[in-house]
Amino acid sequence: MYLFMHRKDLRGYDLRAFDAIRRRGGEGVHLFVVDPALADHQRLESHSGRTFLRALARLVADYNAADRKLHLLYGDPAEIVEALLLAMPIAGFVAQADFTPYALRRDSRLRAACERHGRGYKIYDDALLIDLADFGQFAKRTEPYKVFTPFYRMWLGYMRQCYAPSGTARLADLHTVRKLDSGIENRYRLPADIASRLAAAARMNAHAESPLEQLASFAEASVADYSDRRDDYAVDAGSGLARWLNHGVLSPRIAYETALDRDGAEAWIRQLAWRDFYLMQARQNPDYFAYEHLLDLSGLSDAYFDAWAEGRTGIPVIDAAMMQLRETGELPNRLRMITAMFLTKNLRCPFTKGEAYFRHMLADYDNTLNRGGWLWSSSLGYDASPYFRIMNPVTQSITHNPSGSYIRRWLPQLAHLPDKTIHQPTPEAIVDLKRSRALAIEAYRGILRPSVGQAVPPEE
Ligand SMILES: Cc1cc2nc3c(=O)[nH]c(=O)nc-3n(C[C@H](O)[C@H](O)[C@H](O)COP(=O)(O)OP(=O)(O)OC[C@H]3O[C@@H](n4cnc5c(N)ncnc54)[C@H](O)[C@@H]3O)c2cc1C
Repeated sequence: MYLFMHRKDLRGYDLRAFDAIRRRGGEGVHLFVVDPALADHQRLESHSGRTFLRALARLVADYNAADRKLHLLYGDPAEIVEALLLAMPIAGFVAQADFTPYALRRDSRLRAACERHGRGYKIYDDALLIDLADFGQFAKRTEPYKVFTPFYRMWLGYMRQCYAPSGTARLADLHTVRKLDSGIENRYRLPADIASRLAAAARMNAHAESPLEQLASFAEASVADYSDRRDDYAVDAGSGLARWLNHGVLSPRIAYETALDRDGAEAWIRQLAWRDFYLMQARQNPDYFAYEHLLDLSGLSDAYFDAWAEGRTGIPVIDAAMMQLRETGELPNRLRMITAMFLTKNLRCPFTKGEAYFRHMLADYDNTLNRGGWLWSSSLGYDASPYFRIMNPVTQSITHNPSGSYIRRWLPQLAHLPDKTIHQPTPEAIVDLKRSRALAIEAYRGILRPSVGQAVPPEE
């Protein structure tokens, strides 16, 4: 008997582990642990928490549809796994890789429990489209790529020659154990409020397109225009699939395979390569989750953070974006870049404050990709935006939404303004864009000097 634990792979198809289990045969306990350290009350109330519950409800539905059993427990994963190892004849533990600092600590405890009891411990990594070890050999490199463009060139070559297609094992091919040790079931039972939230999430799913249907509609109707329309944030021409990819409800391989032969799909597939680029960094750049400890950010301040978060900066596109984010949990990529750069640069706030805020607010929150976006915006990490190239939110607004329709929608109090003036800072603006830009360049030059050899700013 094996123990299979779902984590960021909340689906019942295309998992390398399922292919391996089917080859080997035998029955297994399939488990998802709701970890209170990750799913506290506040998180479950948030946009990102609701997405998590919907993703989990989809997984439960997949198991039910295949007439297979998924056990849902609540508690500390390492403690639960150890209890199961002691109570049941489990030969080995199988799960999906995860590389955030919390996940690494959790997994070292899980591995230690398996070792203590002489059981196997096997981890698969289905999150990326490339197999990192194989990719390293293909590229003849021992060091990870630090710049996206050469990474992407190599990535395209690898995908053409070495891509391993999606797997074929389905839940129905596996044999799941129906009954757990009853003591364990009682001790780690899902609290009633989480069970009822999960039931509500299942009802929401029942009225929505499934992620696979959403992918099919996007590939059919929108992927061809993606390149031209991606930055038109008033429309948001994105696929909206990030939330399902991040929880593993949607397999990235199926996403890639569905888009591959479509006209004009290159631009969208390039975004999947960006995703791989950040996931690679989380695995291979030891500083990825530690820049705030390696650099001196003490000259920055969170004095303006609340005004930013509450949409009270007086810079219309920023305030409109923060309203959209708060109300819906949605924010198109360009607006994430503009708002993140404004917070970290013009308002000189440590990126960690914005990163933490997005954690609760984004419906598609993912710890690795969110960090990637914040590192990029604050000029930290591999291939970040150069510290002296600071987006001007007014110029961005004029360029990407000249009519100002986006601002009118989210800030109705400005709706009466003509197209020409609607983008401009209001008289109450909390910073002067030009002066704050100059101060940000000074501040980040100082922060980055010891570690990053970026060139000096060009003459204005
Ligand atoms: C400050 C900041 C924070 C971000 N936080 C998150 C986050 O928490 N979760 C998240 O999934 N993405 C994050 N992103 C990346 C990007 O904004 C979202 O992936 C994208 O907007 C999701 O919309 P979509 O599903 O319509 O993607 P599409 O535009 O349809 O793109 C397809 C897929 O490619 C990937 N992708 C797209 N853009 C990027 C990118 N810039 N970097 C890496 N992968 C990308 C995503 O998996 C996405 O689903 C962040 C970006 C910034 C600048």
